[in-house]
Amino acid sequence: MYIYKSSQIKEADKWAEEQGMTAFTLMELSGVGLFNAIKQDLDIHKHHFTIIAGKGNNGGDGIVLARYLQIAGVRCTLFFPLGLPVSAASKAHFDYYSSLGFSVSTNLPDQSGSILVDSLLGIGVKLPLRENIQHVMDWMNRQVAMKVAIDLPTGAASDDGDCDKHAFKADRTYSLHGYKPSRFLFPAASLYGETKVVEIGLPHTSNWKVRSALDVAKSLTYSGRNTHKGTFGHGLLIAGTKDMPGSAALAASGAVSCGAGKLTVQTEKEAVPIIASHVPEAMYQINPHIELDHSFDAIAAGCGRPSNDKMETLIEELLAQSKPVILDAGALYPRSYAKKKCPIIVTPHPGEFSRMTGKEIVYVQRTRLEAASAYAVENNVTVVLKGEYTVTAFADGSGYVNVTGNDGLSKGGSGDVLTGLILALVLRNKNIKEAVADAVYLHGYCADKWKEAYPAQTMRPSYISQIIAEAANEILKET
Ligand SMILES: NC(=O)C1=CN([C@@H]2O[C@H](COP(=O)(O)OP(=O)(O)OC[C@H]3O[C@@H](n4cnc5c(N)ncnc54)[C@H](O)[C@@H]3O)[C@@H](O)[C@H]2O)[C@H](O)CC1
Ligand SMILES: [K+]
Repeated sequence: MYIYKSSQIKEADKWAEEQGMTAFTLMELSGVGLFNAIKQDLDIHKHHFTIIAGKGNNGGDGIVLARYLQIAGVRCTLFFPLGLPVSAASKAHFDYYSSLGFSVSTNLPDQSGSILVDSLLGIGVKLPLRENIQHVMDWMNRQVAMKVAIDLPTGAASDDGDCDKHAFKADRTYSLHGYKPSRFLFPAASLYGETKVVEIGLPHTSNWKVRSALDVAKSLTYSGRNTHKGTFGHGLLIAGTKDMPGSAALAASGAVSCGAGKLTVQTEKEAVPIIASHVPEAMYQINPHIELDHSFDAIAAGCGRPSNDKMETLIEELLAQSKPVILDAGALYPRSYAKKKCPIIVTPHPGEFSRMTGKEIVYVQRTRLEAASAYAVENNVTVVLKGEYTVTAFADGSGYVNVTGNDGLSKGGSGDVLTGLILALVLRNKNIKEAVADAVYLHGYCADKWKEAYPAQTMRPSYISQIIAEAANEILKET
């Protein structure tokens, strides 16, 4: 499923219009798409729909939906509390609706029918909401009804996580043509409820997508014949100290459980027996340097490591060699990647990303897609910005939003395991973009498997590696 900013939707509409697909027709397709999606999800004849429409095109979608409901014999009333439509396409649909003898009102009813549809504002919203809309939203939020938003909940921004405090709190949202970025950005994301995308017949042009099980299955099925441990790559993990051996153990377990052919852990001497007791598959290296002619196929660095001069020296050596490098935790610091010779993947949480970019955490969180993408393009790296709806942004401007995972992952050590998973999949898959996005998906999916059976807070990062096998099976079954 694709993700579109408001400017991209406007461009798509403009392009369609130039090809002869009028705004009136697109509105018709939106309305009929909404009707079919709602009919599939709900027993519409058991309900009474109250549709609250605005003066723009989002309101127009509500008018078309109302017409299809009326024609199907479903109880439906249409209200324009802000006044009658002003946009040309909406006006034309309003006239057609009225010509069929269906009535409308400009006053709000005493109470809503069992389904309340928010068709007030869509991607044309400018925050904050005007006072007259705030009153309407307060009335809508007070109603006892199933609350359905068209395109996006009124009062949520489209492209960032901003929202008005009177915004509509939807139980479900039907987004047209694609998700809007705010679906994945807080606080706006919490207004959407369950969200479905309604296709309206426009071709897809966005290079931002939600990663799906279908995409990930490809990575999981690759095996081959006549293979040996070298086939699936030799990874180097630079992680852990004598005080923090656990991070290295978690990352190393993640890597070997996810298919790394061979793994060497570069760590402090005292940490070796502790890590080895958890990961007997790994080999160890104490010398804290990387030779230019090393034999590793990919390198991950930083888990359980402080960011200090020793780390910076190592990173300089890493940037001079040519194999893919994954930088996490102690390896994440503001630096230029301009002179690098290798593919780089950085995996910051919002605090680390704020440290790397000098941007406030609040800003980073509200603009995660944009902020990660800008950094990825500027520095020619892949960014995995962790958190709910992890964002993976690539140097070519494309990216993925991840929808697996839950609060069970909000624990020290989860990120270390993710680094191990990314290392393993980068070793196995020549396509680094796929490898990184799949590791993020799988990591979250394991947590979701745990939460299906047990309370999320009982999840431990170390369990992820144990769940991978079952999670991989489930993903393959889903596709
Ligand atoms: N390709 C598609 O996905 C299509 C989607 N459609 C729908 O069209 C809307 C966008 O329509 P637009 O007319 O551009 O904007 P809105 O309906 O969101 O509203 C604009 C309207 O609202 C006023 N306004 C904005 N902010 C505020 C505010 N804070 N307070 C008060 N009033 C405000 C603004 O001045 C305008 O008058 C999209 O979301 C879909 O639902 C098309 O139907 C088909 C193609
Ligand atoms: K809306």
